[in-house]
Amino acid sequence: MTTPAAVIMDAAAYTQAVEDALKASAAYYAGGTSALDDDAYDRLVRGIAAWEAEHPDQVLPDSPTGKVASGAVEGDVPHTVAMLSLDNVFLPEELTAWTASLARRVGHEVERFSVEPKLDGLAVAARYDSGRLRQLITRGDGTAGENVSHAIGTIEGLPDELAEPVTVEVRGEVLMTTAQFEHANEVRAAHGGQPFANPRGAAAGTLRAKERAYTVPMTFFGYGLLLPDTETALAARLGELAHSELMAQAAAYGVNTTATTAVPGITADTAEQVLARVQEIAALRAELPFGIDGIVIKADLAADQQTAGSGSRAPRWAIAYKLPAVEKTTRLLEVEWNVGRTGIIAPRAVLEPVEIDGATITYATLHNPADITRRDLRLGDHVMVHRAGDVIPRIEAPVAHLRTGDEQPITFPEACPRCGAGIDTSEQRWRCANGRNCHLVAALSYAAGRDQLDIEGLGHTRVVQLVDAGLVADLADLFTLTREQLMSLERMGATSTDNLLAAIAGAKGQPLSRVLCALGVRGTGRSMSRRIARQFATMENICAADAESMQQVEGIGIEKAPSIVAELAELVPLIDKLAAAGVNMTEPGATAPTSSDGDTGDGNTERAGGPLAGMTVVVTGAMAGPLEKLSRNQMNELIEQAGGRSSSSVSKKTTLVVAGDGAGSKRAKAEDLGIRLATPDEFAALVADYLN
Ligand SMILES: NC(=O)c1ccc[n+]([C@@H]2O[C@H](COP(=O)([O-])OP(=O)(O)OC[C@H]3O[C@@H](n4cnc5c(N)ncnc54)[C@H](O)[C@@H]3O)[C@@H](O)[C@H]2O)c1
Ligand SMILES: [Zn+2]
Repeated sequence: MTTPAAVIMDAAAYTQAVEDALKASAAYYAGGTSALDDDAYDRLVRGIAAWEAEHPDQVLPDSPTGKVASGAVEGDVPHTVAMLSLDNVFLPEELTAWTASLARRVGHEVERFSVEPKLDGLAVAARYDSGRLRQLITRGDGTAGENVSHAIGTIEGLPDELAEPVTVEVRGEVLMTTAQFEHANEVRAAHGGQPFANPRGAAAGTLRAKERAYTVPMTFFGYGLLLPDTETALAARLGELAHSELMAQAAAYGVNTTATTAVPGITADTAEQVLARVQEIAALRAELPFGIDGIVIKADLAADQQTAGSGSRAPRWAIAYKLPAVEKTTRLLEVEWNVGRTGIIAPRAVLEPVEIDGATITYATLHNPADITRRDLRLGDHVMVHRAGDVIPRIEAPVAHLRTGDEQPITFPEACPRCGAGIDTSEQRWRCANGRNCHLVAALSYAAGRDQLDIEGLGHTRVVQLVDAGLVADLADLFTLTREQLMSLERMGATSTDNLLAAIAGAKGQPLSRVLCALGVRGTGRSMSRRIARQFATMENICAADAESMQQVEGIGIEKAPSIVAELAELVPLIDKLAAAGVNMTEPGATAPTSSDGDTGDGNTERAGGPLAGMTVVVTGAMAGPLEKLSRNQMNELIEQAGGRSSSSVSKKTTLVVAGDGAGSKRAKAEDLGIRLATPDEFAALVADYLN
């Protein structure tokens, strides 16, 4: 996939784009603190190139196009041979076009290519003198680089001494592996520094930093070997060697190369073989312990390289096959805390949606609270998000240099977000004190709640006691609890035991809508449970309903219906157990759909009749008289049992508003619209048959 270009409309926009690119590039090469991610930068440069192609006479001298590394710090150590960049291709066709043009250039088909991963770090030249590492130089602008010899000794894979006392220059990439990057940010945070946004920036910043109070390791991979002094016999011999042979020689000297990785450099004889290897490396990318941003294809033989030659920016005998960006900058909006099966409480980042390699990313893993602290993440932070292959996206680090000061600390939960119990924070991964029972405790507490089975005396603490004692393993077990069992619990006297038993026995008579609600099926809250119960009248009918008949219920669409049906199917054993324990499974006042011939009808509610048939009723203000003790939920149940529809807002569709003391705007609106009003007492009289 080719990165689309930024669109530049006029000369002023062009000048601005060049300025922006240079600024980003300078920050990028200096210490990995660019305001743009690579994808955004590449888009900008492509836009600049497109505009320049249309206006060749107006190209600015400091334009980043055609240069090795515009904006990079100019060093003062000249390179023996220029350290160039690489040209890019993005598609298989572009690669075959390149091999064809290379064949024209060298006068015959190239018969041997080397294919290597394109390591995502920064290029350095390491000069060895009689086998000892003397000098380390950055790429700089390609002709001269910076002396970064202070970093000698901190780079794994770049030995202080070679296996042979040769005088050579090894070229390659310095990078941080994922583990080194995480370690570096930890050390940095411990020293009060801001985290690096990604491994590449961390390597760039670390390599150039001179007097740091701490050192953090990096890794080197060699991909070039040359001789500063071309007069020696060694020079003559190395000069004849193919790239692949030079790499074997570098490894023999003791330098780290890609040969030690899961994606070693190989040679290929044809463009097809090259492409096959490109696919292989791309497929392995997500699992590599270091970042790659493409695959480098080189003419392997020295003679072919010499004939092809080099341009001022890149060699003509090599090309980079770029892979899609796996990193983008976005914002951290929120952190959610989810409780897993075993009670592990895991944070998850909610992101401003960002597209990475064709997928829209809205969540990323955060592992554990210590991980958040260690990375110094804050709400509102710009964050570097990484996503490769099917691996769950992760936040690499905050982009600390983009902070505005408005970022907020991330608050950690003080109680289990699912069941409300305490949290065991003794390990890195936090865990609900109820552990594996968390879901059961949460499910039972919910089922016993006021709007479900309304079992008084069965609060959270008691539920935990019952679960811990192993007396209940599911909802149905509540209904077979014995007096002895309850008495055996701590702080359970005779009175509270009897009260609880009575409350449980009373709950058996709750209407179907509440029993259904107590099951906690996703998408079936209080009012939806009532609608389902009225539609089907019995639990048997509900469980027999397929997705299509489930959709007859108002508010259940094609998406929700199948998941409700599937969840209910899983609950059948529990439902049977509840029924066997004597729990009511019918909805008072509702009649089942007539037959099973497919005609589910639409008038179920009307058929049920009742004084409120066909009416939409809104309740507002304080209830009084016989209705005084009823919660809003109970009022709504009453309305529906009496054949009406309950609603919470007044509109033209409303037929009756029950307005008690303190009724405000809803009453006023009803009066405006000329809707019939009733006092709580008048309404109680209307539905007297349904009050118990
Ligand atoms: N975010 C920003 O603000 C910003 C600014 C400037 C540049 N950039 C990024 O930098 C890249 C362009 O920079 P570039 O010219 O430094 O280099 P490049 O990454 O496109 O290609 C050349 C480099 O590849 C490296 N390389 C890795 N493996 C290699 C191998 N096996 N053989 C040979 N070389 C290998 C070498 O360091 C070489 O210098 C773009 O991807 C761009 O997005 C980003
Ligand atoms: Zn819990």
